[in-house]
Amino acid sequence: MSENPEILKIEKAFPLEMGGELPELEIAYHTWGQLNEKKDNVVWVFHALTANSNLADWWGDILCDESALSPNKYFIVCANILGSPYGTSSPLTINPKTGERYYSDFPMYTIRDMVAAHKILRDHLGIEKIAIGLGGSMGGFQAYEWVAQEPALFEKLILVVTGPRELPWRLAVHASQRIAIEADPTWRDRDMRAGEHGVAAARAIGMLSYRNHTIFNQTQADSESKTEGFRADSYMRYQGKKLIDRKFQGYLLWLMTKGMDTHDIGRNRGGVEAVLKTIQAEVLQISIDSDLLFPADEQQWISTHIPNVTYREINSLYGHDGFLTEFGKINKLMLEFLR
Ligand SMILES: CC(=O)SCCNC(=O)CCNC(=O)[C@H](O)C(C)(C)COP(=O)(O)OP(=O)(O)OC[C@H]1O[C@@H](n2cnc3c(N)ncnc32)[C@H](O)[C@@H]1OP(=O)(O)O
Ligand SMILES: N[C@@H](CCO)C(=O)O
Repeated sequence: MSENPEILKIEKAFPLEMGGELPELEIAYHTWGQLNEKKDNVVWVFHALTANSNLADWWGDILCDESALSPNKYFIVCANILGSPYGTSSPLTINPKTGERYYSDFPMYTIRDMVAAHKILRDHLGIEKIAIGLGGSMGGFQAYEWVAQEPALFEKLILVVTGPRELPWRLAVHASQRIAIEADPTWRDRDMRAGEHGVAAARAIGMLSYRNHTIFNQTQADSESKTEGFRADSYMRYQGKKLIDRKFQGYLLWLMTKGMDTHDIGRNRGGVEAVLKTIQAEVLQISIDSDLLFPADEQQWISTHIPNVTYREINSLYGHDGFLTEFGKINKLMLEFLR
């Protein structure tokens, strides 16, 4: 990370939806811009699976003057998610009860627990209303969950290739990733590199759902006929190495996929459709034509259940990862939406 996050430390027990508890909670976060007097210029950005609270690392253009959400105008908040290795409490955090890292003692958490942590940060920052919530992929899960709990909190929501609940295809991707991690006998070991072979395989499985045929033809084609040493092979292996180097330890990634599986804003609330209808925010919903993980037909179905929604589709060769690589196109839609 290029710039250290602020750390909010809550020295009391943080109860978790599935019955566990953390004796204390740390929340890593970044802010940009100034909260105005009326406190009506808050933008809350929710990051996805492997990003962090520093937008400059993964959506840097959002901080530019040309951005629809420039910090010249808005007070931007981004918090690292619970369970991630980038500063918020996770399996890599020191357990105050033992003086050692939690590792596989870290309890099961859900998207609802991530939102509970966001609410603590919201209160700490003195925020009452959020002008714009923005999230792609798992970032959008947090936005959907928060608006399900507080339908009037956001004035506007920008939801990019995401959804109100997990569906069988994504559950299958996560299950496959866990099968890969569990096949590494070290995955629950108490050290930083536990399960690294499993993590490498799990990242490769993930990449198959984040990208597609077209982008691999474009970026990973070999310039000559070969029998081994294919570019696509070394690319997939390198992606696994990168994730391991970013401290995505075996148990940590395994648990993160479990947390994502629980995402369902309709659970114990009368179902997804009923909850979507309660959203009071004006919503911009963006889909990507080549996304295999959150396909456009699912995105269209969701939009038919949100009362005040603008549905837009962008074109990208990148598939699901287009939400990270196509900021220019997303920014254009955001500018139109906010005009
Ligand atoms: C501190 C942080 O890292 S914060 C996290 C920031 N990232 C995120 O939030 C999301 C995770 N990142 C991603 O999903 C991707 O990086 C994206 C979508 C943002 C960008 O995708 P891409 O432009 O395809 O870049 P991607 O990282 O997948 O691959 C490029 C890397 O693969 C390498 N590479 C490309 N082809 C090959 C190949 N055939 N063999 C081996 N390596 C290859 C490149 O040299 C480059 O290496 P580098 O990252 O060390 O510079
Ligand atoms: N490339 C994304 C995929 C999940 O949205 C990530 O690594 O976070």
